[in-house]
Amino acid sequence: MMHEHLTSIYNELQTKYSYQKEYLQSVYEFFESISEVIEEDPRIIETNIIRNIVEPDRIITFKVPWEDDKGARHVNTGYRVQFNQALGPYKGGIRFTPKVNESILKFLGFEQTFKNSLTGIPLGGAKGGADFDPKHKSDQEILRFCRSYMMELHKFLGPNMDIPAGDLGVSQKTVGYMFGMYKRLTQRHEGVFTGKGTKYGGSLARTEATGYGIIYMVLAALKTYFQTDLKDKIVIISGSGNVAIHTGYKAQAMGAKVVAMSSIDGVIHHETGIDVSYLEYIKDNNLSIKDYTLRYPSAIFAENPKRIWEINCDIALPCATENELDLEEAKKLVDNGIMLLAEGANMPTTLDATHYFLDNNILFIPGKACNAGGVSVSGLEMQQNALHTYWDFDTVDQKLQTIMNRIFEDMYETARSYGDDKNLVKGANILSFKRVYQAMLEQGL
Ligand SMILES: NC(=O)C1=CN([C@@H]2O[C@H](COP(=O)(O)OP(=O)(O)OC[C@H]3O[C@@H](n4cnc5c(N)ncnc54)[C@H](OP(=O)(O)O)[C@@H]3O)[C@@H](O)[C@H]2O)C=CC1
Ligand SMILES: O=C(O)CCC(=O)C(=O)O
Repeated sequence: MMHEHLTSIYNELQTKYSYQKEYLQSVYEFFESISEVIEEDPRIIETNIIRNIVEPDRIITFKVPWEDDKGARHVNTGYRVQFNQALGPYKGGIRFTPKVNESILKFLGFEQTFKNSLTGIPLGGAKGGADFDPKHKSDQEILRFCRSYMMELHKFLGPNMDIPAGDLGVSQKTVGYMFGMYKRLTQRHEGVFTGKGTKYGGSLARTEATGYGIIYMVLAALKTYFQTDLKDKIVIISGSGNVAIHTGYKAQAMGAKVVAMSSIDGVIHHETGIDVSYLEYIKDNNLSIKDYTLRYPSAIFAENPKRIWEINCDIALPCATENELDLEEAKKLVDNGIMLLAEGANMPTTLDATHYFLDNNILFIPGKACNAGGVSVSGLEMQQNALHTYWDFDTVDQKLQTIMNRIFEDMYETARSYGDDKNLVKGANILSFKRVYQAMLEQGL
């Protein structure tokens, strides 16, 4: 049962932001976990700190005019949601997709605040983006868009203020365009973006970090709960972007058989094992995932990406986008005997699907812990930039493994200490909530 203090705050948010579906969903999921903490500390109600925590510090909105290759003028909406600064400077990715709106960026900024606190690196939480679709745009169009976006956003960034990175639709190349414009506008080369190219300040292993981190955490969970590893496990991974591709590579390196991956265009089911490098080639060359079957005729293509959840597997890794896996699909996965689901994307599982997994005793690793490897290596990139140095790939990878194992241990111990050692959603939410609210109270925020 949700604590009445939380219910009352949630009702207020629901009235005020009734149209912000994703934001309300992320707050509700969080509130479901933290009722017990409220009874432990009278300051929580006295200071009304939770009402404070669910509201972003500020939302910056601006227009982004740009010109396409034919000279036609367009205007998109740009955003940066600076959510919470209690633990460090604002930190979080930038997303370019037509679906971007305030609700999506508020949910992502909220998640990011708690995710970043789990890393143990002093980072606040933020998220930004624009309702711009980089697909089928030329390089020059993307460059012009990034310049216009930065024209406004640069005023609000700084290595000790707000440090963006990439996210959906924003690759290392796009980060480079934004960072380049930041330098032209400010005359400063400083660690103000992460996920930069490695020739001009980017960290080795940042590209791989989110995917590798997911697998490090899955390995820690398999060891703790099932005394096993990934060898010969059947794995499905939704998406075929940055996160999915590197999750796929690492899963295979650890002995798993990845039998399906997807994109907006559909699903590839390849029973003998997906050729991840070929999928990466398809992505890099803007081809359709369907083309995979031209090289591998024994693979099956299905047009609806949701068909991936019908495929038999031991482990499911949703690594594409929010709410991509709903209750009906959760039922199929459970009926097919899944043992573990780990969220690679941010909130890929709907609330009722998450409940279904937990109620059916399926080990469920929440995204804010599982995909924290990306922002962790972003934190390591900031450290390298501040020291004006580079670390080699293995050094960064080793630090990433240490961070992911520590996040898992802390989350597991928290869940255990609250009497529910299999509920990692509760473990992650309680642990991260405590870190953020206590820091806010100590600073009088
Ligand atoms: N990049 C990072 O470091 C981090 C990313 N994340 C999260 O991980 C997720 C993926 O991000 P990232 O890999 O960087 O993004 P990318 O843009 O690199 O890739 C996204 C992939 O998801 C696919 N996709 C999008 N919507 C759907 C859908 N409805 N069904 C199936 N596939 C879909 C895209 O297909 P198509 O190619 O057809 O568009 C693409 O293959 C996001 O939720 C992001 O917020 C979380 C932590 C860090
Ligand atoms: O590396 C970062 O700053 C943020 C990565 C990100 O957007 C995320 O964790 O969802």
